[in-house]
Amino acid sequence: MLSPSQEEAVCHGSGPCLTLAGPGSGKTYVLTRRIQHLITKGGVPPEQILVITFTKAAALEMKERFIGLMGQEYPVVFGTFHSVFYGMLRREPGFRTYRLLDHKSKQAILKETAYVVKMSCAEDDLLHMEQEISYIKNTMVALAEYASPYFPNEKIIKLYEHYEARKEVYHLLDYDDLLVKTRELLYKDPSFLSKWQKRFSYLLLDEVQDMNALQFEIIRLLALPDNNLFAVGDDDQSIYGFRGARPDLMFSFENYYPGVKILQLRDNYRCKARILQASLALISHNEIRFTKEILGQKEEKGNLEVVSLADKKAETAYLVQILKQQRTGGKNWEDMAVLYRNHAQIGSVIEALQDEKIPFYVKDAVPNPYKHFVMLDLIAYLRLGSPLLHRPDLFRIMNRPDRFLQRASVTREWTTFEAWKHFYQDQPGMQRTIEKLEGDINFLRSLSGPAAITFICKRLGYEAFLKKQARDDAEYQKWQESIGLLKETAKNAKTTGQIIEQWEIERDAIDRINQEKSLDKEGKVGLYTLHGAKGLEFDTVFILDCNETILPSKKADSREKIEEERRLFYVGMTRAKENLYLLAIRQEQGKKMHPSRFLKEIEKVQT
Ligand SMILES: Nc1ncnc2c1ncn2[C@@H]1O[C@H](COP(=O)(O)OP(=O)(O)OP(=O)(O)O)[C@@H](O)[C@H]1O
Repeated sequence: MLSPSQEEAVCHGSGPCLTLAGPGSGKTYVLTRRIQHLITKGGVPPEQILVITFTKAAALEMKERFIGLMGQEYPVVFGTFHSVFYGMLRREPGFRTYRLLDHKSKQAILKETAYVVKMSCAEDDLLHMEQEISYIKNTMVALAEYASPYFPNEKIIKLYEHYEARKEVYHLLDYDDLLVKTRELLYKDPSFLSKWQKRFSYLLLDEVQDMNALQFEIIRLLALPDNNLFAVGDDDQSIYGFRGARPDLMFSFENYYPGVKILQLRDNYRCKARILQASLALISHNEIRFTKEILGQKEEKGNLEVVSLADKKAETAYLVQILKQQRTGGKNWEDMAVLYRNHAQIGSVIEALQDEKIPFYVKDAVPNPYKHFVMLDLIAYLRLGSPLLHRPDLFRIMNRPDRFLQRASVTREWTTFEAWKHFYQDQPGMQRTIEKLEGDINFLRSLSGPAAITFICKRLGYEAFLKKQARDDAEYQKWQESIGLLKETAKNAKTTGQIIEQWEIERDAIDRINQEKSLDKEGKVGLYTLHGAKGLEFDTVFILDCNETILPSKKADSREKIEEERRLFYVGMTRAKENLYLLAIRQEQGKKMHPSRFLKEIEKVQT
């Protein structure tokens, strides 16, 4: 049954309304019932109702809950900003010839552009370029005022301009362009504006705390002239600051809409008492927030455990033990979830779950560490042990470290050292370079396991090459982890061929997990990043590695960023209904690990 404040939100008439509410207070619940109310009591034609969520999964979930409530489908539009605006643009003749870039093609264009403006295209650089271009678009910051955290400003601006021009030539749009172009068109074309204003007479917006400036501007235009805008959000759950989310926009609603109705939902229906108290104790340490009263509706205490474990191995063993205990105690696998800060943390968990035959579901694709460029370079060296040399392997390693060899010198797909030397018949210096490599590769062939990898790194100068390429020590250390992982994988290999076999097994295992990721999550333990767990709830939740440098992340180097990390932790904690396990480790790869400051902040509630 709706609480009185939920009832007020659901039955709000026309005009703008902002509902502020804590976790588990029924925001999603209210949204679906408001749609029902608009159709059945307000007489609003369903096709005129637009519901915007932040992820495809949330849109689907909301639609399913709504159909469940109504017992049949209605033509209400549920979608993300991107999908809704893409639908609007596609109907415009000027945009029919444009194609939407998928991630791979976008990276290819970025690489081409980076080459033109003479910027490095290492994997991490490309990632930062993508993030920065997206940030510029979504925040609408003027290029001249943009300060890049990773690149010289003039470089990133040049890259941005070339990238945009190149896309225009090929008639391509990236995801952010869907918003940029929609905004442009709404301003430029009055008939486009009025067509969509009439089409969507009621706008409902979920998770408004994660909206950025560009999204808000488009929504304000679309909502005119009646401003039937109903938004729900929680500033404490704002976790997309790095993408330009502006939780403060929620609180400027009154400036844009004087007299807007502002409602609060105070009751938490999800978490048992100790879990809720600890979550509230945690979030009270944030200074940039609106204080709000949150009242638990569940009287049972629930179970909150903070567990310190020796290392990752002990953490994984503990996790498996509790999962099994809970299952024996009557929980279904899908009632439990394992949350983590980043994918690198779950390799050992995945292995253990596979070994123990515990079914699991991974929401996001796991980056495959066995396809990291360092790993691929090392494997390419190892493959040269065969009599015939394969061109892609040679291309990978010929100038890592720099040997001043030209790509054109490898004239065939499969070649030999002899044929390669022949290309340089008039250049004895280059012939000697190839001879030296040949000698080294022959010696490499006689080595086994980790020794072969050490040989490539030390004797062939690959490590020195990495050191020169790395932007800083942290990046070099990260690349070193890849070398460490391959050595670990190779530890029982007797020949270079066996190292390659072992590497293929590990690489394919992660690829398989990624292929399965879209499958049904019924009957499976959920593995989610903390970002990916937003909006979900489970009986039992584990948060892995509650340690300094992970949670909060080592990248959080300002008070604002620490506050965002704390909000992320808060989102994670408040996913739990009955049992919450916060696991911390004491050491990793011989390095001492300190418990997260967030654990200290909830200490009083635990005891
Ligand atoms: N009035 C109510 N009475 C009983 N249960 C309720 C009520 N309102 C919501 N709930 C239940 O509380 C839980 C949380 O609701 P919901 O998922 O809608 O919260 P939310 O505010 O969207 O949460 P979050 O922001 O943390 O994702 C759900 O299981 C929902 O069914």
